[in-house]
Amino acid sequence: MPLISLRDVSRSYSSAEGPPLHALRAVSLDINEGEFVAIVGPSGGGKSTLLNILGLLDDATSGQYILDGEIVTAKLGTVAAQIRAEKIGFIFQAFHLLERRPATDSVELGLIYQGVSRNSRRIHTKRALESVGLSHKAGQSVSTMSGGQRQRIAIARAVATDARLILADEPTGNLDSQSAGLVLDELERINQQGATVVVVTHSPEVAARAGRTIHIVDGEIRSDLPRPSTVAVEGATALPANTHAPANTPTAEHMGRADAVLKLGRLRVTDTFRDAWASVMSRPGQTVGQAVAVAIAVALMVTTLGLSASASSQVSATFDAHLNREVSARWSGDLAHAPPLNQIVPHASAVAGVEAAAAVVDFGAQTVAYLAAQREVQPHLVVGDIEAAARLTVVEADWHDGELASGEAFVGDLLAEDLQLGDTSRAPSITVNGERYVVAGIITKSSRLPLLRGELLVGASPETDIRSASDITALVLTAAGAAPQVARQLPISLNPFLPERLVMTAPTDATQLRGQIEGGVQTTLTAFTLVALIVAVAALINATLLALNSRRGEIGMRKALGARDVQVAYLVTAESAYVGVLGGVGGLLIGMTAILAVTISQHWAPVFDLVLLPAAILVGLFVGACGGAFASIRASRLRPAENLRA
Ligand SMILES: Nc1ncnc2c1ncn2[C@@H]1O[C@H](COP(=O)(O)OP(=O)(O)OP(=O)(O)O)[C@@H](O)[C@H]1O
Repeated sequence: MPLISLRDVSRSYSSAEGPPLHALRAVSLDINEGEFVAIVGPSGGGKSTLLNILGLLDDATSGQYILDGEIVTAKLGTVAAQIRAEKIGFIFQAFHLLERRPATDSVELGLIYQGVSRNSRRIHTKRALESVGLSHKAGQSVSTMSGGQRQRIAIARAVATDARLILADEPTGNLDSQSAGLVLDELERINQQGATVVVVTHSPEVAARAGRTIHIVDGEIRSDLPRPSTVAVEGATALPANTHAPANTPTAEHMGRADAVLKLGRLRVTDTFRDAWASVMSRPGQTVGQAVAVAIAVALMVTTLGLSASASSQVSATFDAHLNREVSARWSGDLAHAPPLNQIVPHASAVAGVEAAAAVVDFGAQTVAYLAAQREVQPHLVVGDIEAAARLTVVEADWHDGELASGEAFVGDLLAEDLQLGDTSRAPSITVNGERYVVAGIITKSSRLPLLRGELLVGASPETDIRSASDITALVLTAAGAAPQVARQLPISLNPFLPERLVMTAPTDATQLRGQIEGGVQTTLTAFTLVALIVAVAALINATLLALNSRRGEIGMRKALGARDVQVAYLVTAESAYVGVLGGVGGLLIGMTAILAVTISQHWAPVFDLVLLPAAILVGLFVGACGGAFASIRASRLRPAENLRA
């Protein structure tokens, strides 16, 4: 039974412009185990097409291919991959080695796809490298080897798996004559050890070494001849096709090793990850470029999430410090059961959470005079700690300290200028509706009662009758976070009988507001993060697809060596995942640095959430896997025949 039988095999390619192109036309052919066959012919004759069909890299349009007694076809997918892994070795003009990786990585690739254990792989790889005389180059990067050495590494890869059928497409096409001679010696040796060798070649030297030469023109076999010397010795003319005896019988050694093969298809996860890591590291430029895309996204994520925590706490702190602490109650002097002036501050201070309290009483605009100057302004009668309660900045006269006493006044700086008060250390006296007050300080800042800078505060005697006042206000500064509770208690404390008649000003919705602001900050930044992640995934998809383009030959070779579609997809996904994790770690560092820089420059307390550490790595992994998904699908679908062409 021949090892290979083709029956009326045709292969045509459809073309958009014209009629289909018939690369092979009804080719019938038998090749026996152990033969050394050269396929020759003019360019475009169909030699590579034939070789691709023999190697299950491409499928015939019609006809039948019987390999080792079984009808086979490239369309069998996983089964074809398994047959390739088990029975076929490939050698190409373009070598298709794993660039920038040690020779052993390329040689053991086929064994990996056969599912051979690591120890066993080491033994087979060593033996294969010895057989091509390159065991001393095992650890050297294939990219630093000569063309002849590279092709011998490719031969070592083809023989390492004990392939019974070696298919070589122009194996000496890129080599000088000396290297070509060495490669031919190797092919001959493999053949003598029992492997069937089929070589596509333009070289007469190569054809001369083969035991049989098939001449293909325009997709048809024009002649099928044994080696001329053989013909001469045997006195025969051209033998009809398909009648050749094996040039060599398989040796016991070859058969023994072939039998040792191997539980196919159980590619170990660890092998995929080791291979992916080596692959990623062999392309540092691309890897860094892709990792930077992920790093930018993760950095944005870490920065925005980190800063949102810092910013939110900053907003909350600001709220607590300024707005949430201010409560006031206002009523008019004629309100029944309202407290007298001397009771307002004690009643307000009695409420839990009140830190400072003052009462401000207004009687309407009055005439304020200093020397010759007169102004109609609103004086506010005050008892209690008005500086603290109203958050005033007062430049006090050097002789004055503490609360405003009866007969003293704090004058707003704008009014003071207007009245040309001059230096307060001289204790200037002003009159308010004819009553005399000593100026004890100038109000320079008043954020709670901004109009005060054009008005004045006068110290009231606690006995002052305030029942005719237009407005009485209890101003209170609370402890942080106590404002809502103080706002509930203060009117009851001030006027237990009619608390509802007091007009309260308090940040009653402060908690809600704080939540809203925090939520707003988070939502905005989260949206920003999501957009950044989408951009990163898109960038990575683009980068991995571009990178894949430059690796088509390598992927084709992996498939030729028996890698299944899904295994190729896993490899590319694992590579992208590595890139993603690298990017995640890089992004984490960049993001942390950015948070530190912003918080230091803004005098914020940085908030580092420890969750960001695993989150950054996981997000990197996720971005990497998503970014690599397209490329892995594309890679798994690459057709080896088209991508192995040099
Ligand atoms: N994927 C394809 N799509 C369309 N046409 C193709 C494809 N592959 C090969 N062909 C065509 O099929 C014909 C045979 O190609 P093939 O590569 O088998 O020739 P060859 O004898 O190996 O040529 P060479 O010696 O130059 O490598 C050519 O005309 C080629 O253009």
